[in-house]
Amino acid sequence: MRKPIIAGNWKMFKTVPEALAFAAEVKGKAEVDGVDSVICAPFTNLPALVEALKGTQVKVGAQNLHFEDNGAFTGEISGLMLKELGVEYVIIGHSERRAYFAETDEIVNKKVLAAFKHGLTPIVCVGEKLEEREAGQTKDVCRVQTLGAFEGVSAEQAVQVVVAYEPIWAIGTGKSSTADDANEVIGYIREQLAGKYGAAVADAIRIQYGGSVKPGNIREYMQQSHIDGALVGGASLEPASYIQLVEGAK
Ligand SMILES: O=C[C@H](O)COP(=O)(O)O
Repeated sequence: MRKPIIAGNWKMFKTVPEALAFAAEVKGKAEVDGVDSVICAPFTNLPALVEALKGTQVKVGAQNLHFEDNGAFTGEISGLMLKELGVEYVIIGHSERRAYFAETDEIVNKKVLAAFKHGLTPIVCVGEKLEEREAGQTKDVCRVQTLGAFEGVSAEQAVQVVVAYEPIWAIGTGKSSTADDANEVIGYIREQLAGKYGAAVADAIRIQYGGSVKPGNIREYMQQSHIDGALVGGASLEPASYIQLVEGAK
């Protein structure tokens, strides 16, 4: 039985006081037994959020890391630095990073390995663009991105990875993939992982759906056989909405 996981991706939103106000609101509320709850915040918020959420079931994640531990990489943050702060999760390969910061499957893979090196749980994003969906390439794109990300990842590590299937055309657009469609693609991703690691490992890997998930549609996704939670952008920014998402994942 896979434990559902709701991860909020705040993207480039919230100052430190705003993050702290959010933490105060969700404490004791976005904490549902049997559901993992994670807030992936901008780097500047991480120390304050780790402190504010200490002892709660709401964990803190980053939205990116560099694959090296240190070096002349102006503006970058390493897994070593995140771990030092008490961060537990890190989003890797979000489509916005692939599109605006030229992240390739190879870079995504190096980042996944770097996350493991520092004991961080990677949330690995895969998903197709609208034109790829229209050209019937959804599964091919997801297969290549998924297997690329898991290159050199052991079976023991693989079961800890969280995969987030996010069709790019559904992100922030209000156009969500139907639950059936998302389940079919996620089932296919699981099949690819089964081909690499065997069914028992693939069955243990949590795969989220992401793309215009809200309190009003979370239950629909959670009812699907392969969907184990959601990576949520816009609807994770308001405490009340985030709390409902975590409750809806039960
Ligand atoms: O990481 C989250 C996704 O990009 C989804 O964003 P959204 O929920 O605003 O569509």
